[in-house]
Amino acid sequence: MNTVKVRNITIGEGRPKICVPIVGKTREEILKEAATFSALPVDVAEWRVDWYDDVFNTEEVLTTAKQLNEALGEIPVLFTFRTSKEGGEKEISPEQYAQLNKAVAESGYVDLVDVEAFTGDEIVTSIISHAHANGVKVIASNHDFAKTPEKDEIVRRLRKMQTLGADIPKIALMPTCKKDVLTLLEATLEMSEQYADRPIITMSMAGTGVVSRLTGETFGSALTFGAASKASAPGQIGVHELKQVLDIIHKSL
Ligand SMILES: O=C1C[C@@](O)(C(=O)O)C[C@@H](O)[C@@H]1O
Repeated sequence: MNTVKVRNITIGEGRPKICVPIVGKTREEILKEAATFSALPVDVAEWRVDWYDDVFNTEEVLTTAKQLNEALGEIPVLFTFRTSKEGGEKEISPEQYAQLNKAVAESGYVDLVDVEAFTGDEIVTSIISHAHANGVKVIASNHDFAKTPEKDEIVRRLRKMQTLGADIPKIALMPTCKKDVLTLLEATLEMSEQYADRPIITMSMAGTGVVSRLTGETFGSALTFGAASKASAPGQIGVHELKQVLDIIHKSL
């Protein structure tokens, strides 16, 4: 199993890494939030740029990315534009989406970018190769905020992301019943043991799915999202409690 190293953080070995989203609307809010991270158990910071008021002004995005990078010191930054069709705040054309991700990857201010895997293969592979050429790792992602597909379909999507060349395939699904959480966990185990040659990230959302955000080390998910001041998706718990549970499970294994 290959691991993915960003700065001092190795994703895919030991305790699942904790990623904390930043959902500020202004540069000031974003930097204020980032300033709190050094006192928290944060392995990776996710800048959810779809929340940012100036997201369609690339120059402003790059200036904020630079300042965010400085404010976070050694904490790696994951840059994510979550589109409204996958549960994010704003719509964006595929061309603009590619242009933004490429500009940010080139800037050197971020360590990882999130690319929605079903944006179209050509655009996805072009963003991935551009990121790689600039030393930036890629998380391919897929979200369904309404339901959980069958296990085989979940595995198929994760394998597709691997084929597209993403460093880390990720999927977040909403359970409509308790069984859906088991389906997500089964798919995670099958993917991580049988098909993945790299770390993967999975989660079942909302209260019913919380258990899946805690058990990554057991079933094969390498990173989990926790909240500092404001969650970016249903089911994220506070980082302190999250770390405690992850440490308990880590010690037992
Ligand atoms: O893809 C994900 C996962 C997520 O949706 C979650 O459920 O924790 C939160 C998002 O901020 C992130 O980009």
